[in-house]
Amino acid sequence: MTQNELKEAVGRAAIAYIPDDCIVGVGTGSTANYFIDALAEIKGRIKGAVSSSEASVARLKSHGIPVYELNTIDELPVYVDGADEINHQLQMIKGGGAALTREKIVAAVAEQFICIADESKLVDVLGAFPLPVEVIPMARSYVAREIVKLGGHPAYREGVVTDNGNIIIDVHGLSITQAGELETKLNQIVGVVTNGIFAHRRADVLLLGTAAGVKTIK
Ligand SMILES: O=C(CO)[C@H](O)[C@H](O)COP(=O)(O)O
Repeated sequence: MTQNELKEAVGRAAIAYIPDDCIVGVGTGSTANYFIDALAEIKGRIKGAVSSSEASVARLKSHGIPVYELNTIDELPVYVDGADEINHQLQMIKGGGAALTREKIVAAVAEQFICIADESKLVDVLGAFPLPVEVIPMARSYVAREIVKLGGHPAYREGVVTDNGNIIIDVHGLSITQAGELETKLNQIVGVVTNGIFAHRRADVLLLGTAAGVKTIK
C-alpha cells in the first residue's frame, strides 16, 4: 500500500469514533484531509465541525459541512488530527503544516483526541522531525537564542505566516525523552505562542495505518 492509501484508510477508520448529532473537531494536513473527505459522506448525521486551520475550513465548506467558530460551542466530544511523529505513550510532534497553536486549542477543548497516522509516524523517541515553534515575529531572534541554550538548532521557516499572523521556528537536533518538561520550558520563553509537542494533551487513541490494516493503540 502507498503512504496515501494508509492515510486514507486511517481517515476512514476515524469515522467510527464520531457520535451522531455532534460537532466534530477537525485537524489539518494531508491525513486530516482524507478524514474530511470521509466525514463528507456522513455529513447528514453530524451537526458540523470546528477546525484548526483556514485550509481545513475551506475543505469542510467545499463539502457543504457547516463550520462553527470554537467560541460558540461548549462541548466537543472528539478531535481528529494527524501528527508528524507519535511515540508509544501517544505523545506527538505536530505543526508541520504550521497549524500547531489552533490544533492545540481545539485538542484542549475536545474530550477525546483521535490521532490518525501512517506507520512512518510512529517513533520510539520524538525529535527526528524538526520541532515547530510558533513565535511572535518581533521575538524571532531572541527566541532562537533561548532555544540554542536548551540545546536545539533553530531554523526560521522562511515565507510561512501562520493563520494567527506569526512565524515558525523549526528546532532541529533534539532527542525528546522528557516531552512534558520540554513542552513547558519552550512555552515559558517570552515570545513563544506555543510549541508542537503534544505531551500535556496527548492522543487518547492512535489509529495507525499499516500494510496489515489499521491498528488501534490506546
Ligand atoms: O500538525 C499538523 C499540521 O500542523 C499535521 O497534523 C501534521 O503535519 C501531519 O500532516 P500530514 O497528515 O500531512 O502528514
